[in-house]
Amino acid sequence: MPITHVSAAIIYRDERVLAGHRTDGKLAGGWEFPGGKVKDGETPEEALRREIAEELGCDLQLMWPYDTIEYDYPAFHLSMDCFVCTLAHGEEPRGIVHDELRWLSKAELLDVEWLPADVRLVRELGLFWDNTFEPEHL
Ligand SMILES: Nc1nc2c([nH]c(=O)n2[C@H]2C[C@H](O)[C@@H](COP(=O)(O)OP(=O)(O)OP(=O)(O)O)O2)c(=O)[nH]1
Repeated sequence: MPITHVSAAIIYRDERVLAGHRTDGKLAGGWEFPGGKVKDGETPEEALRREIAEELGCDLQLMWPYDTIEYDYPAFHLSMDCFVCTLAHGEEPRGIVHDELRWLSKAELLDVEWLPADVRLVRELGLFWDNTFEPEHL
């Protein structure tokens, strides 16, 4: 099975994380963390900064590794490096490839239909929310 390497950003601001409604491909209609495929020669971090500029029109400020998701879709294996990120000062995300963006609080995390690979990650994020987003880190 082919492996797809993806980097994704869990962007945190004001006690919320950003989710995008996907319009592309077979997985259209699901909600995801902004990001995309890592190209040859790129580190996951470089790929993510590029993708966030392309998809949201924004620069990231902080980013640190959170988890790597391994998930088997019917046609490919997804290996997705997820980073907790903050936006650079004054940046405001725009929906360039997503038809809707939502800032979700901890209580709203499961209000949207996440892509299958994301469901476990999002549940864990809810459980470990306070430790993950400790104010002294952000
Ligand atoms: N960005 C992102 N992709 C995810 C998540 N969960 C998940 O299963 N995926 C899958 C969907 C896609 O199959 C793949 C991401 O590929 P993509 O098509 O968005 O990548 P890309 O922006 O580089 O697109 P392209 O140039 O190939 O069109 O990862 C997630 O939370 N964020």
